[in-house]
Amino acid sequence: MADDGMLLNFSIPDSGILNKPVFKGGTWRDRRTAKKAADNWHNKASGRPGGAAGPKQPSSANRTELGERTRRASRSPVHEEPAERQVKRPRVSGEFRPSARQQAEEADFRPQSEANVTKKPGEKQSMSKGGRQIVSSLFSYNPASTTKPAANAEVEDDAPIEPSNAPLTSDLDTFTSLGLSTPLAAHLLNKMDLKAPTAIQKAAISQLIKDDSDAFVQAETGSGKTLAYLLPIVQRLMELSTNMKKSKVDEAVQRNSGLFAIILAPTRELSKQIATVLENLLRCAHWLVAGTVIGGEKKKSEKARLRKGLNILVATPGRLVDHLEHTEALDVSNVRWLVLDEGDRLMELGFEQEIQKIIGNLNNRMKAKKDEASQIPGLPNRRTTVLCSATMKMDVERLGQISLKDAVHIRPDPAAADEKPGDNQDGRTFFAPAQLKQSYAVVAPKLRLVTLISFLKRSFARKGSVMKAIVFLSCADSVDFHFDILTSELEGGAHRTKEVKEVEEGENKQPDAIFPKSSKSGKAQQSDPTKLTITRAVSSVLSPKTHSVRTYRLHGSLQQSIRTATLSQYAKDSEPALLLATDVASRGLDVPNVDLVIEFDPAFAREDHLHRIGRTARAGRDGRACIFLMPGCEEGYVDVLKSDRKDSEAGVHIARQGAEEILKKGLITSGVQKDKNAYMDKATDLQLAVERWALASPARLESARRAYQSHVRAYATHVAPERKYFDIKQLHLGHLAKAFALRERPSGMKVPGLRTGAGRESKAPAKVRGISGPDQAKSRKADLELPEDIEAEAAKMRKAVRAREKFMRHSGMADEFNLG
Ligand SMILES: Nc1ncnc2c1ncn2[C@@H]1O[C@H](COP(=O)(O)OP(=O)(O)OP(=O)(O)O)[C@@H](O)[C@H]1O
Repeated sequence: MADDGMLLNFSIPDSGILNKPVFKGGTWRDRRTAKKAADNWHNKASGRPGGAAGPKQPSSANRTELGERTRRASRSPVHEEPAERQVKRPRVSGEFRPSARQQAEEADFRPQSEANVTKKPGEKQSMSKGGRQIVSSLFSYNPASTTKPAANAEVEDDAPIEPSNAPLTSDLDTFTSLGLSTPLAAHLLNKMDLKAPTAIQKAAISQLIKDDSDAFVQAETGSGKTLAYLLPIVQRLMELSTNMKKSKVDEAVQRNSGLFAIILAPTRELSKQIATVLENLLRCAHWLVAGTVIGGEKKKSEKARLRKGLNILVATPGRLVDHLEHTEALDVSNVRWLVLDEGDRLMELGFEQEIQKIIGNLNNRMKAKKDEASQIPGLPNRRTTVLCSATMKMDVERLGQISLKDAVHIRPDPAAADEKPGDNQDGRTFFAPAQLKQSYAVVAPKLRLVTLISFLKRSFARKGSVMKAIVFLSCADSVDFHFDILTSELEGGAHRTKEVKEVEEGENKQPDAIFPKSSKSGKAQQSDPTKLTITRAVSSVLSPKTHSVRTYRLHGSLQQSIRTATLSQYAKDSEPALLLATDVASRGLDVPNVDLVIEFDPAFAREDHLHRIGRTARAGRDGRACIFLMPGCEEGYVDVLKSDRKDSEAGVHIARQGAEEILKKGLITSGVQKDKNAYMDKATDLQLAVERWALASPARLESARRAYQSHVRAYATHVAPERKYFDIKQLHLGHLAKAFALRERPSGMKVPGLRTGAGRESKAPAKVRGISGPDQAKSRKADLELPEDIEAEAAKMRKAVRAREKFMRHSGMADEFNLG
């Protein structure tokens, strides 16, 4: 993306040389309003009497807003276009080419000295001294898109697609036909509403029930992998119990009969989710007892639980190692099933060492007890290890080497089962569910925020069309910033003052907070994200008149208890609900009825993207996913989206949406509009409201800046093969700032907690200083205070992120990129 056309808010010189604009067209009332406003502004800028601020300059915020307001006030159905207003606009392209009328309007209300500047494409922006652009309009200077919608998009969109992760429909495919006992199958049907197995369940259950071989289970998101390994274990333990009864060793298996199975998961959330499914399952075998050791509670309570006895244990690797080393009561000599769930994530988070320790410990204890006569008839002689992963990358192969011996590869499609971990290094064995409808929205950086809001407004407009949606963002700061915007009253006027007051007093304004009380003040919350206590609030911006939409936030910097409660409330919410989240919510989480996933910030790697969109379209249900891409190199990512689907070679259709279309649908709600550009006014109003909101308090402004900087730094950490699509050097930093409600240029930002980098010598952006070529890129980095060698810095950051993730995971905290 080029840098020219970056219109930002520069300070007006003390000399106040601006000429007054001439107002023509419109009704006399329009002209009077516009003239009055411009006079006021002119007086303020030049320090003349009559300007309330005297010699003080108006803030850039007020100037910009005034310019916008004045411009809109001058609009009229019959608008004359005087000759002197025919200013040629450079680099206006794509869907937002302003009409001649809009160009004239913009020219009208720019200072005269600038309005007379004619700029041709490719030409440097020449500006007369003192005459400077003051308004960054949403709809001009946006980069051109390189993609086009497919010709028969709508027809293809409605074509029914056979779900790829649904329960099987043949009468022959029942749980009993796979070897599960009648009571267990009846429990699945009557209590858990599960009528038939999915393809991966069919393959895994029939294998694991009859055989003690190790297994590598691989299937797409939402295909029921959890039950695929839990059901055979429960079935085998029920059989053990029957054996014991028959041989009159004991009544049946009881909690103190021994620990037979351990399930390891990478995060506490996932462990809890697995434990909940297991609990439901064990309601038909109440003598079997399951429990968790996942941290987040006192070790003493976990020890007490282990002492009382458990038959199945769900654990995180770090905590289990701790108990293996320090809890005598934990006897693992009878463990005959070990499951490593989300294997790729376990490796990514650096749990290799812990897993090695666990396996070594299990082997030693089993060996030590081998010679003793088993008290449990039917207990297998060897331990079965099951590794579950959606992907088959190198690190999964490594985990396989550590944990598996002569493993059987179990896949839903028996033809693909011959592939071995590592056979396909580019991860192309991992696909999105076939029924998931995917689209991409091409949105210029300046329009990102208003387009996101419009998209969500439209999605939640009719109650029931979307019940649950998830928006993925790149970092925790950005989640907090967007949460605050969506849960605030945006319009100016009466409540604006109230809002400011509340924030300044440290009160949090959300009307419907679920975790409202903490001794910490709102100010403390603002500066320390781990102190945040409010994670749910009604979104006044998104709620239509008929119903309310609740917004939730989730990221790794929140306290564990708050994360758990937030997730559980979101999952249970029976009203329309939106979750703003980082990648902490991307893996394995199973929230019912998620209809829509929006990747507002694209994932850092294709696998993460597939896990994110896999939160919808689960177990055969419908789902939609949309990714926001910026015009230019990001649009190349569409090829990656196409490869998400198994049938991609058949030319699968991925729908394209333009920002214009989204804005129209989301912002123009009442019937036919005479003015086809009415959506532009609405979008501008919305943008101004957001900017006003941010300017109303220093805390908000700081949060916007922090979000902006964290976002840009996160952008630098896309994986190497995908950096051609997400190239930080192509990022238009000035335009992007607008999507964070910032009116000021990025340079000189001081954000507490963030390192400052090189070059702060010049205050004017590169283009204005007449710098181009490599120097321009250099200068742009300096504008943002980014380091000179962004590539090296990005590599360093990626390494640090991994180390940080590992550290955070071990201490039970964040597990995603949380900058700042
Ligand atoms: N046989 C079945 N019939 C209907 N629904 C099922 C069946 N098995 C599992 N489900 C449901 O499918 C959903 C997804 O299951 P699960 O979380 O185990 O998927 P997964 O393959 O582990 O997904 P991910 O890779 O995203 O973790 C759950 O809500 C579960 O209740």
